[in-house]
Amino acid sequence: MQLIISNLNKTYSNGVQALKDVNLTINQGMFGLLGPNGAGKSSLMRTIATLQEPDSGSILLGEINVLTQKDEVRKTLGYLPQEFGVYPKVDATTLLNHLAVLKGITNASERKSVVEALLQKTNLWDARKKNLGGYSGGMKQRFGIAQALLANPKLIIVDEPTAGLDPAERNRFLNLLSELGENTVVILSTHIVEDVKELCSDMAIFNKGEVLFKGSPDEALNEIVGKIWQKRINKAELSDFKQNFKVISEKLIGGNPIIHVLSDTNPDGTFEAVTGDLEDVYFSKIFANA
Ligand SMILES: Nc1ncnc2c1ncn2[C@@H]1O[C@H](COP(=O)(O)OP(=O)(O)OP(=O)(O)O)[C@@H](O)[C@H]1O
Repeated sequence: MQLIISNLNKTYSNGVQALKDVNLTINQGMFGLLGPNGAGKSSLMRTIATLQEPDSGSILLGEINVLTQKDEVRKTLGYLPQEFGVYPKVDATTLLNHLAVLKGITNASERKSVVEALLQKTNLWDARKKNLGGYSGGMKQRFGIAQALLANPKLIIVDEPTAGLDPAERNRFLNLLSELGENTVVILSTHIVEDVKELCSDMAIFNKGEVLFKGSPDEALNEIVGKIWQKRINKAELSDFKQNFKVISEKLIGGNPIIHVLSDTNPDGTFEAVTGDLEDVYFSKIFANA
């Protein structure tokens, strides 16, 4: 099953054009949608999840027309929204059981075994009787995945799931995502390049409502071979360098900036060639689209 998005457009009533002629074909497996805040990722995710309408365009999930067969999509969709609210005074088993009823798992013994299996899978078994209000950020996100997996979805959407998680919880969460079936379309929206690098076989870079790149992380890296140049400079020099060169990133190391410049040749002869990583691709694309 593939998800095919064609010529999708959306302008909000305040005039913000959040989606500009978006075309994407998303195969089974983990797909990373990478973009800065405000790029339009959530607008796209919510549209695919049947929660809002585009102005024009089409979305097909296999045979299903996502924009007109919303009930069909909802039956097969697992969605973890950016702001996942839980009822704080309810324990995990109770809420998951309740959500399972809403998902249409009406047989009580089947429901019990589905709920128990998901609590095990997401490593929440020991905390299953605890109220969700007492869960850490990572536990809440894992609960979010448990509810998204109810009823065996064929399409799973997770919108910026690792924001705010500490490194250990983030790893745990990413490991969980990586175990999701290969027979499922999983879309991971994030502004964290590492999330995509670690998990996704396919990706798109998104900015200002537009797709700037689509392909595999390796293809993305190929685009910048020989084009990333590094130099350690003084803070005072930064604005000059920014004026004269395409400074795509700056990192402070020991108080002084190390800059990366995008250029076909050594910018002023004093830079060092470096092997770019996915973050350089990301910043190059965003820089060119600024
Ligand atoms: N309901 C709305 N009404 C008006 N403008 C909106 C609405 N929702 C989003 N926008 C605007 O559309 C643009 C895209 O927002 P969106 O939330 O889709 O981006 P995003 O990539 O998910 O960013 P973030 O990571 O900040 O959520 C932004 O400029 C945002 O302010």
